[in-house]
Amino acid sequence: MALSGKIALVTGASQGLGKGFSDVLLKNGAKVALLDVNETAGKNAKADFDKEYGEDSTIFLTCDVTSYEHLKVMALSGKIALVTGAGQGLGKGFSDILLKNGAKVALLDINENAGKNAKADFDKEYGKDRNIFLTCDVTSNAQLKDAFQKTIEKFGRIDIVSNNAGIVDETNWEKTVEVNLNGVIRGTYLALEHMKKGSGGGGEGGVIINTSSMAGLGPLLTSPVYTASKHGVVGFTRAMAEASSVSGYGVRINAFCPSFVKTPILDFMKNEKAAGQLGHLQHLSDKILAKTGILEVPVVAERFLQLVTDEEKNGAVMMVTQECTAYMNFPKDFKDAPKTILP
Ligand SMILES: NC(=O)C1=CN([C@@H]2O[C@H](COP(=O)(O)OP(=O)(O)OC[C@H]3O[C@@H](n4cnc5c(N)ncnc54)[C@H](O)[C@@H]3O)[C@@H](O)[C@H]2O)C=CC1
Ligand SMILES: CCCCCC(=O)/C=C/C=C\C=C\C=C\[C@@H](O)[C@@H](O)CCCC(=O)O
Repeated sequence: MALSGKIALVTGASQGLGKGFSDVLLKNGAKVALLDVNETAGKNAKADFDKEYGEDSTIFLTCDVTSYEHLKVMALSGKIALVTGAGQGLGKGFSDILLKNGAKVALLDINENAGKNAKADFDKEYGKDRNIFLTCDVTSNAQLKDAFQKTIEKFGRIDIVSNNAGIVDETNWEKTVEVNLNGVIRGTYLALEHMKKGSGGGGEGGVIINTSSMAGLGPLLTSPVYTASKHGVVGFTRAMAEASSVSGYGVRINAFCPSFVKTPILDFMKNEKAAGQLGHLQHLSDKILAKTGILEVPVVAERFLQLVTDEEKNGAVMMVTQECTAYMNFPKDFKDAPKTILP
């Protein structure tokens, strides 16, 4: 088996010569990523090879070779991702687009029901061996540590981490800080333990994307503690990105700042009880939403993927709104920062 342990990628692999090349590579011990623009033919070819060589010998990826972006992103095949808050909303959308582009994903969520439903959906779409669900509360160091460990045991490595789990609760505001900020800090430090190069821990580098929010760039007056937690994510991420670069970890760390997206978290804006002392301002939420509009998860997930795959981006803060997607430019030196000079 001259090719055992080797990984091959074949375009046009669903029929004809491409299927023949894939077959002889598999026969000689290689694992093969089957790429084809024809999804039906590709899934049929995978089914044939699953029978002959086993389910984990191939993956099928829908791919149009005329699209450079699409081909480049196929570079996720063989990559291992870990996503927190993956049971629904943006975390489920991020996991879906990572799976669609060839990665395997560890789905972490405190909500076991949502997590198991997400896994069932992904098993159907991408096959059972491409994801695992782990019940995990990001406010617990023990649970998060265990989830990282189980991911390594299952898939052997971690290349991509999305610290995404988040809540809005201005009444129990300590919990909001614990989940949104401390959970991201905990997830970043644990990710680095497994990913950083030269640590003796076998890390090979990678990328960490911390979900902040537009409320991490500007005040959301109805949710000041949520705003503070998201501003904290931006500041922590930018500092950690510099620390990672100077330390030679080989791990890129970026912040992701979407505006309002159609997910269950928006129910907060109708929940006066969760608004704490500022319940009287909840009526402003409709005005804010009317002004900003509401994005759809798949649109935001495409932007997330851009931030994952752009090897040039470290310490980047990507803003995603209805009007535009942009990288925030922060002054390199305080003297350059826009300010109002006092008399
Ligand atoms: N939907 C929106 O308008 C925007 C959301 N965001 C942020 O995006 C991230 C995802 O939020 P959405 O998907 O919108 O909300 P969502 O409420 O639909 O999903 C959040 C997920 O995180 C999980 N989660 C909550 N606490 C957890 C904990 N302690 N440990 C593990 N998992 C936990 C929930 O079970 C849920 O599955 C959050 O950080 C949120 O702040 C940022 C900007 C806009
Ligand atoms: C409170 C529930 C929100 C949970 C989801 C979330 O994070 C949504 C954030 C969306 C937008 C936040 C925007 C903040 C804007 C402020 O900085 C505002 O003051 C900026 C006004 C800009 C303008 O006038 O165009």
